[in-house]
Amino acid sequence: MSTVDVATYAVHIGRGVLDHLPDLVKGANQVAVIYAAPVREHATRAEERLRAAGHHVLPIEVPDAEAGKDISVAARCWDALGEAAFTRSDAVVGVGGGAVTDLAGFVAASWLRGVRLVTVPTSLLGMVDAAVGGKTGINTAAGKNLVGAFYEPAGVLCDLAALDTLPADDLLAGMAEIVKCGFIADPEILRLIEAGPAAALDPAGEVLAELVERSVAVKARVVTVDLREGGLREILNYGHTLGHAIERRERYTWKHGHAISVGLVFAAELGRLSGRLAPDVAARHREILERLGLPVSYPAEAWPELHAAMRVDKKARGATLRFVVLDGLAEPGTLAGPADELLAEAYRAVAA
Ligand SMILES: NC(=O)c1ccc[n+]([C@@H]2O[C@H](COP(=O)([O-])OP(=O)(O)OC[C@H]3O[C@@H](n4cnc5c(N)ncnc54)[C@H](O)[C@@H]3O)[C@@H](O)[C@H]2O)c1
Ligand SMILES: O=C(O)C(=O)C[C@@H](O)[C@H](O)[C@H](O)COP(=O)(O)O
Ligand SMILES: [Zn+2]
Repeated sequence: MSTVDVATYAVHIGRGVLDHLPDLVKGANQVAVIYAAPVREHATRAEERLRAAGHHVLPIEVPDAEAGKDISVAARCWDALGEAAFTRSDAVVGVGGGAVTDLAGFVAASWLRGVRLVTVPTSLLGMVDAAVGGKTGINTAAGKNLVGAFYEPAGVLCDLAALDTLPADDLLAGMAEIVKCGFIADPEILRLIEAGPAAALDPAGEVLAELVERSVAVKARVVTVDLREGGLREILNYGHTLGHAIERRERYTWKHGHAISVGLVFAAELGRLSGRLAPDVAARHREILERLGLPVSYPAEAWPELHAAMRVDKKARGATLRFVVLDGLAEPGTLAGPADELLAEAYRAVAA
């Protein structure tokens, strides 16, 4: 087991870390456990621990994946908390993938203007990214994560045993954010994956445990300095400007990590074409993602729609699109207002 400290809380990583849950909600009378059906067994395990510690548990099952990141679902959660007379001394626990912890975080941030939140990520992506760092939110018709709040959890419990039941494709999705961390901050991550992609994808293996720890450490370092994304935090959005546009175009039927994988190849090309990133580092993006089995291309004809969708990216300022690019390995920077021709040329590198 290991612990990574983020600004005001700890991320516990390892098999059996769920034991910390009662401590994290100490003092709460009621604890709402928000989860989706595929992780019911993990939610039940959390509920059992909470009941054993004397808490009154309010289980709230929500639609799975992106269907849960919707205002109607948040409203149903608020109704459930209202009916239970949930007060400021109570606590919300989000158990599930990134979609559930984003939703649960938003519910906790908004109910009574903020009640205690604990995240229990059960997907790889949730452990290395979504459940850590305080970004919470839901989608709207215009795009991904457009409504939300920065709201820090009281603690994060990454029980690696949960990965045993995670579908292989979702494990792969999490690997895209891990690769992102490798390129923006910790190249040892890339070396570990390149040394053996299959070992890296073994949920019971030591390599994956190290990759989780290293990725959480990258995120912790960044959000501890810049919780509200005033500057540095934007580097965690590497690959996301195009990735989010793909998710929206696919009506959220693509996994987030898969869309980010294509977005990473695009961002690497932007860096290369703008003369900032060496060709071999740009090529390494495609190579490592392909070796893992992640997608690296998207239909050519989608470009006009994707270009338009990128306008709602949170890094945009007015009509100026801004991208995270690399000046080298682990040297992220910003590219503001690239010419449309440059964007189109970078897209040709991923166009199928
Ligand atoms: N807040 C942030 O900083 C942040 C960071 C990255 C991603 N995100 C968001 O996270 C979401 C993606 O997260 P995700 O990849 O976990 O997808 P997801 O939440 O949709 O989960 C993927 C699928 O795996 C299932 N699942 C999760 N854990 C399981 C387990 N242990 N066993 C069996 N099934 C399990 C889920 O129920 C779902 O069906 C996106 O909405 C993305 O925008 C947020
Ligand atoms: O934590 C961050 O900051 C990130 O950008 C991490 C991303 O992996 C994550 O997908 C995040 O939800 C994207 O945020 P958004 O602000 O672009 O909606
Ligand atoms: Zn992401």
